[in-house]
Amino acid sequence: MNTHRLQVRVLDSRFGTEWPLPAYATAHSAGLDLRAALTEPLQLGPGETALVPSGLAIHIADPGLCAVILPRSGLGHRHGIVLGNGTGLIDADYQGPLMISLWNRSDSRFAIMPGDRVAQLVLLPVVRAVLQVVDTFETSARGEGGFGHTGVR
Ligand SMILES: O=c1ccn([C@H]2C[C@H](O)[C@@H](COP(=O)(O)OP(=O)(O)OP(=O)(O)O)O2)c(=O)[nH]1
Repeated sequence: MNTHRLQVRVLDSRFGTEWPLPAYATAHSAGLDLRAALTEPLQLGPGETALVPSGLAIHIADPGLCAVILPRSGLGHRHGIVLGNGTGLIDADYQGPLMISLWNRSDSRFAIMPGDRVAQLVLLPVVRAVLQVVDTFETSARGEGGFGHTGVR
């Protein structure tokens, strides 16, 4: 199996002491759990967003890779805590702290405690588009249908 490995710098000394290091939860988990490296609880009111440090810094460097920050399913589905930017995209040339934008899309207040696992980081391969200006574009048999073109059922 060809598994890429990427060094992630751990900036916050509470990792490895107060909190476990961010980890892959199961043998085949694609996402590394990200913790809220807060110094005090964060009360996130309905509709509020906050930029939360992960306590990690990243420099992917390899242009063939990027990373995305995704919500945790349970937190998003049960408590409405998702990402303020939908998905966080980490470019290979970014070098700095990994920040997590948290959004409370629910109608109740939610407390994020220091060290809570609030999101996950997934590394992905990058394929870049090459643009070509053309006069015509032949559509396939499927045609240009999209956005619900084939119906619901
Ligand atoms: O959830 C996120 C999203 C991005 N970043 C970092 C890494 C990324 O490479 C950089 C810039 O992100 P992006 O390009 O999405 O930001 P932008 O607002 O589109 O542009 P700018 O580069 O001007 O900040 O910020 C994070 O730490 N967390």
